[in-house]
Amino acid sequence: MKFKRVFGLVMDSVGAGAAPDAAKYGDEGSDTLGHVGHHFAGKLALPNLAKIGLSNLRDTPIEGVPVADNPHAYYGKMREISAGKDSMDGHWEMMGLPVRKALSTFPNGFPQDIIDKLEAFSGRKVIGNRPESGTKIIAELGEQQMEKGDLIVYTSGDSVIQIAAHEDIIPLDELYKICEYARSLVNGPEYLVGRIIARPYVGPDGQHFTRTANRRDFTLEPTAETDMDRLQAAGVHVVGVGKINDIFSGHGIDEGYHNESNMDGMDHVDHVMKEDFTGFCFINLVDFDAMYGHRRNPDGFGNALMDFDKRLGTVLDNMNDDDLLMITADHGNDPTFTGSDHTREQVPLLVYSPSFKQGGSLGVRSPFADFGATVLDNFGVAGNGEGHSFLADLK
Ligand SMILES: O=P(O)(O)O[C@H]1O[C@H](CO)[C@@H](O)[C@H]1O
Ligand SMILES: [Mn+2]
Ligand SMILES: [Mn+2]
Repeated sequence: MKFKRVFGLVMDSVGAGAAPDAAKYGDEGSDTLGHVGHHFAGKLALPNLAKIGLSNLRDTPIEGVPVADNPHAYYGKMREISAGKDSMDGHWEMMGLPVRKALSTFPNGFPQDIIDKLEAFSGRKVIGNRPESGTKIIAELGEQQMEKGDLIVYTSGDSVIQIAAHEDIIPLDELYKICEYARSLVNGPEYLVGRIIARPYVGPDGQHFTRTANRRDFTLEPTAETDMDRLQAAGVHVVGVGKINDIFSGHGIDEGYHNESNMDGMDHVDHVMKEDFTGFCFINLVDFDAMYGHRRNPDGFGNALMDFDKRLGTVLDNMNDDDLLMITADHGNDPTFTGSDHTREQVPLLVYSPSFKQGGSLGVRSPFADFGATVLDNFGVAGNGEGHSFLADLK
């Protein structure tokens, strides 16, 4: 074992520029970090991310983020091989389970048989039934939902069924039961859907509806063992912070924390860093994605990056010599791009330990499974052959 504790941190949706296969997804020219930097015109202050090579990993530096002269960190990019570009595909691939066959998506809405079953089970009428931004669809249909007690059912470019309802009209328990039922309809073979998402909201009317932290994701169970399971089975302590628990349906996780926000997530990281353990802590910070990427809000996105960077400074200061930190992302979500979906991008890879004597480029890694393979290698745990460890490159 080289490092006693490994912290893997996913900045959800912080892409590093269009992937070579971006055109297949209609995402040519997307570049989350580059375009946020451009939007801030030199004022995107990310000193800590810069120090560990955030601009070094790019062909063109991010505006306002200097290329570090001599970073005592390793930097590169990762390229996804999974068919989809959502969180589940990205995280599963990092943990040795690429999703090679595309899951079901519904660009024209859900088929009638699914809608009929949902209506029969719930005794409620389904409205919406199309791909749409979640905040837009509740602004449009929320009042009708409240009047009639309907279910707003919608999707996106991802493999998701999302069900929105006002918390005062459909109690959370009931909404979750309907989602569980929806989950049971799409576990294959006809439809295989990544996630069912309960989207409760509150507020008086369409101008003032807000979604609550009672969102719940009902994720497809991992279709095979992941590196999380392998680590746990080998007796390595595995901690999940944020969406990690949902994404792996709790598999391979010994200790889990739910995040209310990115800053709450960083509180959890600070807390876990104070614990004495030998193991892997896998963290997801979702605000970049849910609050700013899908909302196409580059101001909010950049501010969230700067807030994160400040907290990262504390983490870097608090790390022990035998700690390893690996920062990456699961996909892009360029807030200056058309639409409201994720963007097919390469993702940053930043690797730091206070014990490094040098630093340098890790190049372009593919698949994302190199990430998990490195964690397994560190703890001497055998993998499934997906991905190549870069542990030996870290000096
Ligand atoms: O527009 P909202 O409801 O935030 O939905 C977004 O969030 C979903 C899950 O992260 C994505 O599939 C995307 O559709
Ligand atoms: Mn994501
Ligand atoms: Mn998303």
